[in-house]
Amino acid sequence: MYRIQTMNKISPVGLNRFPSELYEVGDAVQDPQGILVRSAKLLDLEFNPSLLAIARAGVGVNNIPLDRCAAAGIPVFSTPGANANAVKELVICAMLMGSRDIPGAIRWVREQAASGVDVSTVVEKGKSAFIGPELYKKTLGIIGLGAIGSIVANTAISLGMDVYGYDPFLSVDTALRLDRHVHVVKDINDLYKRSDYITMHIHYTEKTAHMIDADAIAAMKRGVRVINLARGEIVDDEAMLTALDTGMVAAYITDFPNNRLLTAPHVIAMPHLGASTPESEQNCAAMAVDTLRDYLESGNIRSSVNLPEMTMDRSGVQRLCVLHKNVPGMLANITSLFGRDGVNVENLSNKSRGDYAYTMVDLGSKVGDNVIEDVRRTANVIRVRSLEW
Ligand SMILES: NC(=O)c1ccc[n+]([C@@H]2O[C@H](COP(=O)([O-])OP(=O)(O)OC[C@H]3O[C@@H](n4cnc5c(N)ncnc54)[C@H](O)[C@@H]3O)[C@@H](O)[C@H]2O)c1
Ligand SMILES: O=C(O)[C@H](O)COP(=O)(O)O
Repeated sequence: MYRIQTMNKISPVGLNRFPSELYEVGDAVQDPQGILVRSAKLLDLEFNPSLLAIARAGVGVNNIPLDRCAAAGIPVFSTPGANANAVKELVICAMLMGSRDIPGAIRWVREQAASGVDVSTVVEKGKSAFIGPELYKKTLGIIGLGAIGSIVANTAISLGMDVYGYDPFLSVDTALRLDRHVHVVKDINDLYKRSDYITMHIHYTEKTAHMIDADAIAAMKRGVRVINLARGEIVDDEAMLTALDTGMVAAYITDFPNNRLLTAPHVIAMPHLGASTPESEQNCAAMAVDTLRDYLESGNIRSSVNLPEMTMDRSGVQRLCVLHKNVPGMLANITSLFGRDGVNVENLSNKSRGDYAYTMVDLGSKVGDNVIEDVRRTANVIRVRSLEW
């Protein structure tokens, strides 16, 4: 039985993909081999020795200690693209809310009724306070043209917006998916100076922390509306509050509220709702469970954010999965141990990513436990697993 601990509420559509005869799943499971998580913070998690993998049902992985996991031979999986449509729809909503202060307008109507006024008698006079621009023919700047940014771009084009995108690491696949009317710029300042709306769709890392700071805001068009459904830490809150105060930024619509931000009137804050649709939760859960199972049962690494990707069809009778440091000679060191035992290698794959590498070896006959122990003791080997079929 594999033990899987859930650290957040995970859609049953995903959880039902664990066969009950093979998996024990729940939030109280002890010493898990697999962890399923959404945004729960695992940065200080002490790994129990049996922990083999962590699957993030979602895409932001700043809540997981990726380097520490890699060093311990624990792949971390995410679910690329699985919640992109949910976020895209909320970005469109955010632009509309920020343009016409829809939350303020709704609040005002309720306040009238609550104060005893007959609402129907005041709406026509009161509505002028909520006039705001249309999206049509306005310019949208998108920072990050990945799974979310690219579909926000295409949707904004279909709404009649002029779209500028910035992504220094744009993949060929994404570039091909982009509407040909999207202007991809090499200098982010080209986007800043033109955009009436700016939305960011990048991961939060050391490099993107406070990317939207006072200098970035100073390069923007006065009255810009900024949308942040990526991560709060990408924006320097103090710089944003100053810009809201001076009118440099007309509205800041964020999925990452804090009490300081909520002191400003032109902040529209949501409780991290980007991926909170049944469709997205189901997609993410299903993908996370599938990748976790594939690793636990077959050793395949798919959608990993910290270790090399590798899948291999099953062959032979036994598979050794060896996570090791990315240093010369490892393959020879490992395979020589099988030859010594007279075991034939049916298939083999080796890939590296940064400081780490992964070798999967399918064997024609079973090797003795002493050989597996020798592999485990080989210098620079981090973790060895043996799977049999
Ligand atoms: N609010 C929510 O509920 C919610 C939901 C999903 C994702 N997110 C956030 O959105 C982020 C992006 O998700 P995604 O699925 O689009 O990821 P993705 O990996 O598909 O896209 C990220 C893109 O950012 C680009 N990029 C990296 N550094 C950049 C930089 N300095 N400037 C411009 N572009 C840069 C990458 O090349 C990539 O194309 C996630 O990391 C997460 O933090 C939030
Ligand atoms: O990074 C993500 O995938 C989103 O922020 C969604 O997070 P959640 O799964 O906690 O809603």
